Amino acid sequence: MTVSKKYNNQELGALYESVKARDPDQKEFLQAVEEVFETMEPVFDKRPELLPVMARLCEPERMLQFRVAWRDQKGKEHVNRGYRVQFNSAIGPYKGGLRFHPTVTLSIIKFLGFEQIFKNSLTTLPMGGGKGGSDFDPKGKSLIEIETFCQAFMTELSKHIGPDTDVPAGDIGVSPREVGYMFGQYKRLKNQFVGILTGKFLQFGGSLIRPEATGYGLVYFVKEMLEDKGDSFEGKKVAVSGAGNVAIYTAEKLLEFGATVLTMSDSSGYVYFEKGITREQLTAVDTHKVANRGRLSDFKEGKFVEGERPWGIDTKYDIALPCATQNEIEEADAEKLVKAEVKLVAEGANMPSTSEAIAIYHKNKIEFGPAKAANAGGVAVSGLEMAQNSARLSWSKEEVDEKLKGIMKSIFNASKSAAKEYNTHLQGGANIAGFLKVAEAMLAQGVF
Ligand SMILES: NC(=O)C1=CN([C@@H]2O[C@H](COP(=O)(O)OP(=O)(O)OC[C@H]3O[C@@H](n4cnc5c(N)ncnc54)[C@H](O)[C@@H]3O)[C@@H](O)[C@H]2O)C=CC1
Ligand SMILES: O=C(O)CCC(=O)C(=O)O
Repeated sequence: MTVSKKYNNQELGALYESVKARDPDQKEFLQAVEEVFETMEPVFDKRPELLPVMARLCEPERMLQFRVAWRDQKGKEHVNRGYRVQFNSAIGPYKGGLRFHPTVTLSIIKFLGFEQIFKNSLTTLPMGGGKGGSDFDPKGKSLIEIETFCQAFMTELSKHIGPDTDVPAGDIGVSPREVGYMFGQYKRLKNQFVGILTGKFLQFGGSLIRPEATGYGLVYFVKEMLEDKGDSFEGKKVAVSGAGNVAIYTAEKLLEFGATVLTMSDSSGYVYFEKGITREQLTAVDTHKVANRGRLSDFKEGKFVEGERPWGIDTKYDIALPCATQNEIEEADAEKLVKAEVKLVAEGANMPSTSEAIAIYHKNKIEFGPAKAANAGGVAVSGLEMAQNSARLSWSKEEVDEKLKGIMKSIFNASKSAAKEYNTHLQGGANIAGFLKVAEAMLAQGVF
């Protein structure tokens, strides 16, 4: 038996080694598994019968990989790779977004799908875990090419999804526009108007507050973290990364709550707003990045710093909210957070902190809100969109926002109470609370 040195619990160490031996090259997936295992020793010490359940949970129920062939506007053929990993359906239909980005691999989709199992469980709603996407690069493509690609992608995906089977949504590179093209293609192929995707436009079954939900939910979660320590957002300086869906609505809610937002970023660098971004500037970033699909290097306001991440800004600040992509806070970045006297990190993006960075947060007593809990607001409102679609009605903005607030509060409370029971931090508590619900369901449903 090969046992990893990281674990005191020998069986858990052996399980990690066997997961690694199966897919030694899937480094992002292994990083996500390791992050969970490292926080869960107390659970398996107390309940060893759950170890075989974890072994099953690490292996997706089904993985689809398919060819997506399409023609550009000049008639040239292209071939991309499409994926859908249907990871776990113990507590509901597979649910999770689709990512269109050139860096997409099976390892990326598996890490995202694995995390989605725990996250969806925390939302309190009946959703299993899944994720999909393609290595298609939307950058520089015309609208017609994007529509053509989405139709080609859905032509295959439509054979494997359904409102009670698997309900995808957006992620990086997939906005309501792409969701709309895919929804139209599904309808054309199946002759059915059903809620097979969430994050739709309002006119055909989308939910109010879904576009805002991940960012708003993140800020509601941080509010819970602050209030738990008798603190608030008033006067807090916040560095935000990203300039897409999650980052924009995070910044919007932060301004509403009286915080100062110092930065926004993309892969070209970051913009530093020394006095804090104004509402007008935020609208301008949104138009420039989301509507016009521009780069921040061409943005006219604030101070642009090329090729850097925002964590090393030349000032002290209180909170860091990574909202762009995975592994955007590495060890050296985390050291910069310590130097800037940051007190709290909460993750809007999925797995934005490396394990070395997380170790630095814990060592320096930086409060840490992990992605599976902190960014669960998006998928939670997707769950509410599914409920509205099934009932064939739509709820008001206020109704959805109130439900979102309630869900983020309950995620915080569940994570905190598991952390207390197992004598660990909020990160561990979120993993444990998310896992236990799925594990009990898997036990009750028998081995398969
Ligand atoms: N949209 C949603 O509802 C949810 C998204 N997430 C996660 O949030 C993160 C952002 O997603 P969205 O805002 O939806 O995507 P998006 O496509 O709207 O925006 C992504 C942003 O990240 C930036 N970015 C991408 N790669 C980068 C890199 N290598 N370096 C620096 N910046 C980079 C892009 O320029 C863009 O500003 C992702 O990790 C995603 O998985 C998590 C939960 C739900
Ligand atoms: O709304 C959804 O189903 C997708 C959300 C998602 O992909 C995520 O939480 O990372």
